[in-house]
Amino acid sequence: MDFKSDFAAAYPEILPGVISQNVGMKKIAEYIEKIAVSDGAVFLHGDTGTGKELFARAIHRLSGRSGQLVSVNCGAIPENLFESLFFGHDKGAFTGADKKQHGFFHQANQGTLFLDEIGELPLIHQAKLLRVLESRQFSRLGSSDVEVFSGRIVSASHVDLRDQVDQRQFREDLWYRLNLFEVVIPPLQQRRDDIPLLAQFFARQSQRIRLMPCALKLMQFAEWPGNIRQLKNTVDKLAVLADERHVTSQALRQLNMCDSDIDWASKVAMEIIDMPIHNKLKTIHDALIEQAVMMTQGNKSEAARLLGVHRKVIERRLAQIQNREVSV
Ligand SMILES: Nc1ncnc2c1ncn2[C@@H]1O[C@H](COP(=O)(O)OP(=O)(O)OP(=O)(O)O)[C@@H](O)[C@H]1O
Repeated sequence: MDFKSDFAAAYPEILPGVISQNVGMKKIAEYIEKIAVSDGAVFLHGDTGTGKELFARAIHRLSGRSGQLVSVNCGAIPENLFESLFFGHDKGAFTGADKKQHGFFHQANQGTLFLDEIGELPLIHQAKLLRVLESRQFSRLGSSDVEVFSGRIVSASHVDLRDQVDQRQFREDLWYRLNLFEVVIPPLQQRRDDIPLLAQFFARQSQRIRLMPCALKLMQFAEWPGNIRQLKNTVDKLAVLADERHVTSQALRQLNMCDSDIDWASKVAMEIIDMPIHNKLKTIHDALIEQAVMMTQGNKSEAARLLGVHRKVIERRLAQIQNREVSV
């Protein structure tokens, strides 16, 4: 096997540029592959740093559209510049318009217009956007020419737009236009199996450090409110600050790189002890085995490696679970 295929096997891309091994994420990727080729608007919902922009890029690449991807942060558009930025303007259209300028609709024609943080668009601009999406036509400021917009709209938000619609902060008619296809990208805490994979991927990119299994475990059970962006920043910082090439959990703690100052195993144990589960040890033992077997798609040796036990332990327990199910 050459380096390239080794790398691809170690860091599976479920969509162009999107690394994951999580079962739920793979389902989302399958859905995106189906909808990418359609013209329908896609709405991406996910917490900050979960990869919304990366998904938008992947959708554009898979769409096969000949035009470019134009990314717009709707929260950073000065109110008085909305029209000139989106529609463009002719020379002399307003004071300071010293030359003709095309706007986002023109630039994204034949391509994809990615509207990030769409929830931050004021109501007055939502109405203008809706008009273009309905008519598929617009004019530059100061011009009577009518241009056609045939681009694809992908929008994203970290807030739940349905709440904003209920509170009348977001137009319901625009919401229906934008979310023909809705994709919810889960936060890292709902796909903890991706944390070691992504951390190793970013470490590999840095070419300066290697994360030891104990460091990966600590990272896996830490909190990442900034999601993948925060995880990437942490690994990038480690690549600069770590004294040793091989980074251990101890080094991580010394550099205050993970939120927890208690051992990850104690943290998990504390959470479990608080739960109202009968026969906790056995329940968690079985759940760990079943989860590892599921994550490895039934590969018992790989599941055993993940759990750090002998393959026989897995086989024995699975047989007991099966017998129990048969006799019920
Ligand atoms: N699955 C992934 N594989 C590889 N890199 C990822 C993945 N998800 C996110 N990233 C990386 O994490 C960083 C944050 O991703 P991105 O900017 O797409 O998030 P976002 O949801 O758009 O964030 P925000 O809401 O703050 O704008 C980027 O550097 C991106 O390349």
